[in-house]
Amino acid sequence: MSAGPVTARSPRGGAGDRLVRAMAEHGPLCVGIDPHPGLLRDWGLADDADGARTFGLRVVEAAAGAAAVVKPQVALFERHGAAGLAALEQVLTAAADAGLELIADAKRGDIGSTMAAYADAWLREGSPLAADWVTLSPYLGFGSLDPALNLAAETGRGAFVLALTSNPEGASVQHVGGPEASVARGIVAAARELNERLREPGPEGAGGWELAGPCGLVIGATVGASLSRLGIDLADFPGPILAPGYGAQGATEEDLARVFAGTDRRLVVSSSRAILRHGPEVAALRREILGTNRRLAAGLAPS
Ligand SMILES: O=c1ccn([C@@H]2O[C@H](COP(=O)(O)O)[C@@H](O)[C@H]2O)c(=O)[nH]1
Repeated sequence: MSAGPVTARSPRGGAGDRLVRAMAEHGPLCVGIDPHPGLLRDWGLADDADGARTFGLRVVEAAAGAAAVVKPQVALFERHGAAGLAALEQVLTAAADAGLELIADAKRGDIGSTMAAYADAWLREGSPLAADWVTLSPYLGFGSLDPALNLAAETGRGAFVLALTSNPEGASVQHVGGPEASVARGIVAAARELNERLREPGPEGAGGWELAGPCGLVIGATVGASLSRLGIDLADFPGPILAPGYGAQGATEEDLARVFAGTDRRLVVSSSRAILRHGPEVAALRREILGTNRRLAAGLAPS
């Protein structure tokens, strides 16, 4: 397991570059795989691990070739215990086989030694739960994430670090410090510094990136004017930005265009329930995914 400051390099190339290229081909939508109890019921599925597996596999089938990215919400598989995690493994494998970029929304964060074990689970080559990206919580200190960020860089994977989340309660922690020195601003600065450090290939020519670094940010599409109030400029952030909050949480294409102006091809727009309520038919889900990608492309096009 990797430890210490992030220096590792992967011969596999950069996760950020792969993600940006996949979105250039298919659009910015990241389809959430959130098997909520109510959705399972609406889809005629049991609220158990089998139901979550069938649900996840249908979303993968609908997204294959229609979207660049899927994001399984780990908690909604975890709630079914060991069988739920086995279901998640099958969904992850199916998504990888379908050529989809995969973000495991696990929001892990702990002291460094435990963080190394989380990294091993979500980012190690050959791990049953390995994804292309994992979401991480930096609220034990950005440096506590080093084992995961190191393993990501070593294996050509990436991490999205929570900076300004889409829920209203997030501000009570993330805005602390005010316009000059907010917690969120510190996280954005640390992620920026890491991506800059990893920009050039290592001494043996491995690693490096061109379009986006491997350390992304989670910034809610619902944050309104918070970015400018906190002096955070994402236009030149050198990594991908995962934006939840579009759709079911109320953010619109206009909000996305306003909040994320200048982020261009690095913006990953996450939507779960607003897409998933169109199930259970794969064809209907696919139509909604394609339609959402079209609306996003039109709404985010530079004017
Ligand atoms: O700040 C955050 C971080 C993560 N999420 C997750 O994204 C989806 C959103 O689901 P919707 O149905 O599109 O609202 C969900 O898995 C959250 O856990 C977030 O919403 N906000």
